Amino acid sequence: MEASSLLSGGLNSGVVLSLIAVLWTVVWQNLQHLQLQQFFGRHLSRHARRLAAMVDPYLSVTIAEYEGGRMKRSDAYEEVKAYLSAACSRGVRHLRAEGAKDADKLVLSMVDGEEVADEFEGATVWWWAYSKSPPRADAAAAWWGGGGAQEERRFYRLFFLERHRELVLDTYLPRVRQQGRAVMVKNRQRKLFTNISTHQWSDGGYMRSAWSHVVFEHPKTFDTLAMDPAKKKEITDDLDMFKNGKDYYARVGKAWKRGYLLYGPPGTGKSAMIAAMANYLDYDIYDIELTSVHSNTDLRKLFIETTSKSIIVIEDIDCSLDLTGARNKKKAPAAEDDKKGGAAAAAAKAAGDKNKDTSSKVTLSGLLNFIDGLWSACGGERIIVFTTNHVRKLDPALIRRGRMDKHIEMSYCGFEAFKFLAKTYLDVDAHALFGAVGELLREVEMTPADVAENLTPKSLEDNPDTCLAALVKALEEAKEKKAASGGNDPDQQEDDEEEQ
Ligand SMILES: Nc1ncnc2c1ncn2[C@@H]1O[C@H](COP(=O)(O)OP(=O)(O)OP(=O)(O)O)[C@@H](O)[C@H]1O
Ligand SMILES: [Mg+2]
Repeated sequence: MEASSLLSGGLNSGVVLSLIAVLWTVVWQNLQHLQLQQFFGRHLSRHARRLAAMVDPYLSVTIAEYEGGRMKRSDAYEEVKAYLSAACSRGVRHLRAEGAKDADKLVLSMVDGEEVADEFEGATVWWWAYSKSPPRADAAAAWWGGGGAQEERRFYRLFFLERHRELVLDTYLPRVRQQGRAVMVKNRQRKLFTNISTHQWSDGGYMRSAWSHVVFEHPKTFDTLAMDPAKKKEITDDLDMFKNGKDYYARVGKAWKRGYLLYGPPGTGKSAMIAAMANYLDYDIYDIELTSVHSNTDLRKLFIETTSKSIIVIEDIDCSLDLTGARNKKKAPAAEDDKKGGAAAAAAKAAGDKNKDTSSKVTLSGLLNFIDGLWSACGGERIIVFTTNHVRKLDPALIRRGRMDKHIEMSYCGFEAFKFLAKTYLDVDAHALFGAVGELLREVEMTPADVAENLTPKSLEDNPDTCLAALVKALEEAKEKKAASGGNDPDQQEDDEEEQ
């Protein structure tokens, strides 16, 4: 009697709910243990979690792929994605796979709608991946504007019980980020990025990323780059100082970035040097094609989307930008362009107005701002490299120290560089023809690219003797050509005239 009255009246609703909670925890843990939750599928588990929330409310934290008005991809999102890659392979049914550093492996992540549980110091938390489509108006605009498919916005949402609030927010989440970063370093494939034409970005808050990329696999290293050993050492020392200079830059109050200007005739190894730098530092490369950047604002967006530990490259800067005009003179049309936005650009493109498309976009002042304005400090640990064949054409403002801190001249092949190439291409340290080559290299200018080409065996019968003989022949021909043109290098003469 007493017992029944206890049951009927004494048990209040709180106790009943607690009992349900305990029962639920036992059932859930067993389901997990038996991996049956996979069988029941994600819907059941989500409903079950909602049921549990009635007795012990759960909280959630959402981590979006893009933060800051979609200007920059969120580091936290990438770190969570990397952290979850290990958990995914255990408990998730539908996975997305990407290539990893190790050619045989894959980096896994959940497809949208999947959920995975994680344990931390006795607490269970759940990660849910989901995405949202861009609003219909934007999608339609992109469709009519020919902008192609819009990217969805992706999110991870973490659910946890209220009683684990402190544990999750103060300890678990920082741990997730830390471990995620470690996984990212392990799986990291270096990438070569190129900017997507600004015509393909859409307006509004749902833009595509401004960059597309491929895996960077250039074999050039400083070990295979022919140049004066002292000069090479100077450059590698400079790069070392930069890479390890975080404290130094903070102490002197400078943004952690360094500008290099590589100049010299075509074929002297400027692009090869950039590849060697990236391989030496283990950095990504962002190769900016300035002619497809519509305005200074777009240039800034591109810059903000670059990640730390990267080399930002603008090749042939003198061809990409009209640097001969005064800074202010160029400012007005660009500002106008900014206002007109994508529609004007699309119209210009449709009209096939090539001049407009290539010259009147980014201004020198925009570029200077990009290199050392306030925005240049975001992200840190970046190297900016400009290359040019005509250093004298560049505006001094662009290449002053602080913007382009180190100027490196890539010159014609000297005897030291030749010996290096002979060793690399033919595996010879000394040869009877070395003397003749040395003499000729003093008289005629030949780029390392041409020397390397002559030293490359062209058939199975070719050997060091034939390759060196071919080089001597090519050098003699160049010497005769030079003599015929009155001692002047015809190409150089053309350049000088053009510059004048
Ligand atoms: N110093 C060098 N050592 C080894 N190889 C070189 C060197 N310079 C050039 N080469 C080789 O010559 C070819 C052309 O070089 P690269 O593309 O780097 O020249 P560049 O200076 O960038 O020319 P451009 O001004 O036309 O862009 C590459 O295959 C490169 O490997
Ligand atoms: Mg080049």
